Amino acid sequence: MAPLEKIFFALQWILRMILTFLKSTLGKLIDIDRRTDEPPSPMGLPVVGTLFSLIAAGGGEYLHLYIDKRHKQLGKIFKEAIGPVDAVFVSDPKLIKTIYSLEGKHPKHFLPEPWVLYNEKYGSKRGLYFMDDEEWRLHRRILNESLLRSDPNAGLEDVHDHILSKFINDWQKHINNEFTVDEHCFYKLSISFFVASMMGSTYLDHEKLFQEDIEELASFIHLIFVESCNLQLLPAKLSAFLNLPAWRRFVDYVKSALDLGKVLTETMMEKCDENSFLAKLMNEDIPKDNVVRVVVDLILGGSDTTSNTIHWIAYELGRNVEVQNKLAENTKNASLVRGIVRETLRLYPAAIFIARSLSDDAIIGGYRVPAKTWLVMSSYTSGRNQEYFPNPDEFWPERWLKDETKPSGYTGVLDASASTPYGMGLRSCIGRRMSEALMTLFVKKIVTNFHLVSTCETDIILRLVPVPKTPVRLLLTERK
Ligand code: HEM
Repeated sequence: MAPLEKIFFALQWILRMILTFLKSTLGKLIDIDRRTDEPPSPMGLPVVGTLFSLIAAGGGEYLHLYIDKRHKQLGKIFKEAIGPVDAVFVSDPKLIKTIYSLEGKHPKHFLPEPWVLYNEKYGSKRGLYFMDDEEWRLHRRILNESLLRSDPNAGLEDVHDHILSKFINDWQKHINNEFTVDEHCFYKLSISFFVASMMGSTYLDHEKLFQEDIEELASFIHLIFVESCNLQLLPAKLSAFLNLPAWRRFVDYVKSALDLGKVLTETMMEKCDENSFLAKLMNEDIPKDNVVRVVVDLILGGSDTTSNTIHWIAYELGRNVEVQNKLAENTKNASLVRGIVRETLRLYPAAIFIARSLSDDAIIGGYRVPAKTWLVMSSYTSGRNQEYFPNPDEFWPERWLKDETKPSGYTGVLDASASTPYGMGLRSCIGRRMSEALMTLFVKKIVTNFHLVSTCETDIILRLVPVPKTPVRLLLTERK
């Protein structure tokens, strides 16, 4: 053996001895020597887990990138304790389906901590998203019937067209100017659209009556959203205990939004069309208070998700002028419109993480997952994986055009189930048809009226939902 080889061999041997020593002594503390039947996990410290790694990676605003990187390091399923909570992250569509198949009759999902604390402290009873067990099942069954099995938008084409035309009129003032998009306008649009969808065509007769409340509610919902993000930095209980300004503002805005939402809903109930969703809901065998709770939370829950997705649609259309032009040639091209919406939701899923806690122990991907562990489905990672979507970071709406010769059924998609922005299973999004109707109409109207150019590039930061890191700026010109 040459001297150099001898040294190399000796070094290898010493290194192996050190590793064996570390495994046997530190392993228990920092999880190097993990159990083979548990998902792989990164090294972490007791109590705080890998919290410092997340902070070093930029904090909660970059959680999607942090988890994406972990998936690349450790695979499509891994376990990580960020802070005191152990969670198993999953980005494989087959494993995601397994999780949904095990969710049981009363699926349990993750609720934002500040909201849960607010509800507890102030005895606030909330809508579907916050319900559990039999109460949830009863209300979900009723809402499934009128919001998913039948079309809540049917017969409301004129009302919806009117609301979108008003939005377009507002944007006319920006023609030939470069401007910063203010997300407030999308909140106002979404709330008006959902209020009209729920109360029916009589909305038009009473529009003026609602306008002020909608305007104010849009501001409160937006402010709640901003404060919820501020509260992400500390445990909500600590913020409440210290009575921090962010917690006080959050409480004020939530109270104001719930009070105003209640007033608005009661007026909607009085003035609604007899064939509307709301009239049907009032005829169900549930107390009036529950109707109010459910409707207020539909308005609150639907606004952040839909407004922010519309924001991304405007941004991506502005970056993809050829897509706009193609659609402008034929705005009846329904598959292209659908493709634009689906592609936006693939790249910017409003629910970047969807979580379930199972009531029994389970085997997921060959690994043992104890009951009550948070199973977190990483929509951002699965939606941007090139195994499922060729050129995954490209905005390519035509990839969603149907092609029966392809195994996935789509032109540029290898596995469509890797992007399920509305979730799956019994607790999937109840507002899907309403939000799709709005986003579809938004795409058509905006392209019919304007030629948009995004003048700045931006990226995602996570503030409960993905939002632009820097303001979206658009240059609008009139489309001839
Ligand atoms: C772009 C728009 C939207 C997206 C991407 C979206 C996404 C989702 C997802 C992924 C879930 C499932 C959460 C889970 O499984 O834990 C969900 C649930 C829910 N969504 Fe949406 N949503 C959108 C719009 C809306 C709208 C417009 C409304 C109301 C009008 C709404 C109301 C709800 C409610 C109440 C739930 C809870 C359902 C339950 O617990 O049974 N969403 N949404």
